[in-house]
Amino acid sequence: MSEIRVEGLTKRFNETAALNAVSLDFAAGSFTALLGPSGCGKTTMLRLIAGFEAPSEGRVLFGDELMADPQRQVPPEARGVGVVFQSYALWPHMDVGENVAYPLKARHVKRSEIAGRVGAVLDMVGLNGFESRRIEELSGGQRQRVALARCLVADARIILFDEPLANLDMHLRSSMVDAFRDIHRRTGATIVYVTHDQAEALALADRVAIMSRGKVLQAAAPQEVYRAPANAAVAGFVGRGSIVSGFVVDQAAGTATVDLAGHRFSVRTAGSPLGAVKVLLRPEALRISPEGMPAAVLDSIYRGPVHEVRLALLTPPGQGRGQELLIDSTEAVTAGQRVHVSASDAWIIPGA
Ligand SMILES: Nc1ncnc2c1ncn2[C@@H]1O[C@H](COP(=O)(O)OP(=O)(O)OP(=O)(O)O)[C@@H](O)[C@H]1O
Repeated sequence: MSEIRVEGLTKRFNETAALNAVSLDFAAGSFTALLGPSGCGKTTMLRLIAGFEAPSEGRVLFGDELMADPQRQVPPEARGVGVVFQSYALWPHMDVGENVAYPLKARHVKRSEIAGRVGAVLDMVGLNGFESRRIEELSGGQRQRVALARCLVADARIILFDEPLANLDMHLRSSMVDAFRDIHRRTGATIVYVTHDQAEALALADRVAIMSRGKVLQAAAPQEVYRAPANAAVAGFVGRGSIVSGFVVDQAAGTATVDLAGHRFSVRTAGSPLGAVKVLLRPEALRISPEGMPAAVLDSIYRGPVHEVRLALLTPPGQGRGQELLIDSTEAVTAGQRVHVSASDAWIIPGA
């Protein structure tokens, strides 16, 4: 069952549509990342679900219950939604325990029950025994954990995150990614998570919704968004890779034979007609091999276990400029060197 449903949701600020007729279901217990460049409408979608903004058109439903349409809005505090922001929004004059207990006190939960619940959620976020610490004594990561605990203590079925890790350094971000995964597993809450960090989105979510200019371009499992992007914009936004022009010469269910620079290989496809296509080649699916497409090395950068190599495909004379490929090579190569490249996987970008 879908716990959250947005239908034809549009939000206009003056003339611009920050969100443009978006329909999306969020299944109960799912973890959806809203991913996209700055200004694409991620936060607006989250704020409409939370109830901080009203729709210009369309509706927001929780289960079968209408939360918002242009005429009627259930106020945020009556939606039973937990929200965690990038700015932790903690009360500096209260200690950790008081901050976390606040939502329970506001609901007049019994004192005897509060201490136990606060202890349990602090334990969950790795801040066991931090009850009487002052907020100003905490690091950024610890503050974000307190904000998370305060959200969790209320036992909300729906939790919304707005770039919760944006203020943290790289190292802390990865430890918090583990904390979020753990929280999702333990609570089974329906989570919507806004980020512009694709690594975070792919690591955390069971579904990634790629947004651009107020629209959802694709909403699918992380592996699908990465392996089978719905269009060139998604392919360009998620992961590294090269998009090259090829030619479909043969076609079967789910695969096609593509001619690229005079070399033929098998490519995954959602069903592409014969003729010119754009093919996505991921760096890890390409390798330097004794046979394959002839290419010249343009440059090579060592990136830890692999060399990231930029190549130009060598096309027969008169057939245009060599197309560029990015490949992760275990073999060191030098600029100007002639090599051959083979592809173990590729994808025809629909409609490109
Ligand atoms: N209160 C507002 N008044 C006017 N315009 C707004 C308002 N809120 C958002 N917008 C505009 O709507 C568009 C979408 O904004 P939104 O904050 O949803 O994007 P975002 O994808 O979350 O971006 P970021 O990653 O930078 O937070 C932007 O063009 C923004 O300028």
